[in-house]
Amino acid sequence: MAEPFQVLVLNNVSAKGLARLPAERFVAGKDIARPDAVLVRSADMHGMDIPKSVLAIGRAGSGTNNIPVNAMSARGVPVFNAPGANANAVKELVLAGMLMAARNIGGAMCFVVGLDPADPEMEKKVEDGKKTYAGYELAGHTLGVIGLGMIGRLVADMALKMGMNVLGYDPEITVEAAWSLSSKVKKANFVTEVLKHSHFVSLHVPLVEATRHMINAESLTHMKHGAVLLNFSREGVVDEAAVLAALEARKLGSYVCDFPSPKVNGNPHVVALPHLGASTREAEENCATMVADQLRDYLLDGNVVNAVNFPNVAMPRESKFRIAVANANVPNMLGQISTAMAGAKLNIHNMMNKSKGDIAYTLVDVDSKVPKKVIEAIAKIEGVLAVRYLPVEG
Ligand SMILES: NC(=O)c1ccc[n+]([C@@H]2O[C@H](COP(=O)([O-])OP(=O)(O)OC[C@H]3O[C@@H](n4cnc5c(N)ncnc54)[C@H](O)[C@@H]3O)[C@@H](O)[C@H]2O)c1
Ligand SMILES: O=C(O)CC[C@@H](O)C(=O)O
Repeated sequence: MAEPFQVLVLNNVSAKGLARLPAERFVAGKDIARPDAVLVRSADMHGMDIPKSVLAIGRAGSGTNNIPVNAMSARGVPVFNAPGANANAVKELVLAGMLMAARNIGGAMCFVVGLDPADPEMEKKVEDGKKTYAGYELAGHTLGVIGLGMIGRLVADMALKMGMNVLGYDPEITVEAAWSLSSKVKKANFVTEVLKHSHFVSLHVPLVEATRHMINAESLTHMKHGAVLLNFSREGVVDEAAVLAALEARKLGSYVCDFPSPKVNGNPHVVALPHLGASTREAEENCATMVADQLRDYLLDGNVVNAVNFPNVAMPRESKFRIAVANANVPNMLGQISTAMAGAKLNIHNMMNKSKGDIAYTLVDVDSKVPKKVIEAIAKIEGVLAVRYLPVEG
């Protein structure tokens, strides 16, 4: 039996997910010296010295901005995530955030906590004090959703069900997302169009260079007076200094976010939660299960599903002898790889090759045992980033 794969777990990952890695083939834990794979939630891996032994990274969640994806691509290492697995959890917290802002729930709760239970005037103080916290209803108001991916589209749908009008913006919307979106969601062509017409604006984009500070001093000028900005995406998607200035000027009514920071904490118009969006039992189990399944299938069989930097390539085993190759997406790679196999008289039984951006990935099932020298020859081809031989034992 081959040595078990070593999986370094950087955050608390649901035990239900870890159980998807069978003990006879995997060892998973926090103290792994020479990991074959890393399982991570929000730990920042940018400063980490990721050992050369790492074959794959699994993000038990959606955003991968905490992982050096480009550096991993250059090493032929797929970075898996769990699309949609925590979307419902975030959607529900966005609803709570909108209600907290519209009904002044945070301030009202603090007011009640501050009352003296022994005070005979308490009931009167409650009735006198409550007018300070009177709010408004969501129904009839407009929610602008920026980013209509797994979370954004659930948020849009939920808002329609709450009787709100919804305006959506996503220049890169997938065909699948567009099909799943209600025709009642109005399409905006620019971010500013969303900002101008919405009482609530909810951000659901990944943090990439194009979205960094997409809400800034200029864009905030387009927002409706007293509007509510919700950020359950990432801190860097908004320019916090500009948001604070807009709150100070009372242009912006409230900022509801999942990212406390020295700048926003303590501001009376900010509701900051401790990155709680995906922290439900269900979402944690869904994310961990999905990504552990993907890691297992990659490590054992080379199959790739839901990697942010690799194409989906999954092939049922039709032979005991499989080769997996990740290479630069340039001409004549497949020709060179198959020549190396033909040189050892290997007969290709089944094969699948796909590309995504700069990376191509190939699975080849051959009819007989693969000599070590073939794998070494493939590894030496210029442009090959990683090659693995995956025989089924026994
Ligand atoms: N607070 C939390 O705990 C939590 C949980 C899950 C996800 N998130 C964050 O939310 C983000 C979105 O998650 P998701 O699962 O919906 O991801 P997703 O990939 O399904 O959706 C992202 C959407 O944003 C769109 N987009 C990209 N650039 C855009 C731009 N410039 N303008 C408008 N739209 C743009 C994409 O086309 C895509 O449809 C994640 O990347 C992560 O940062 C936070
Ligand atoms: O793991 C978490 O709790 C947060 C996950 C979230 O930020 C995500 O991008 O999926």
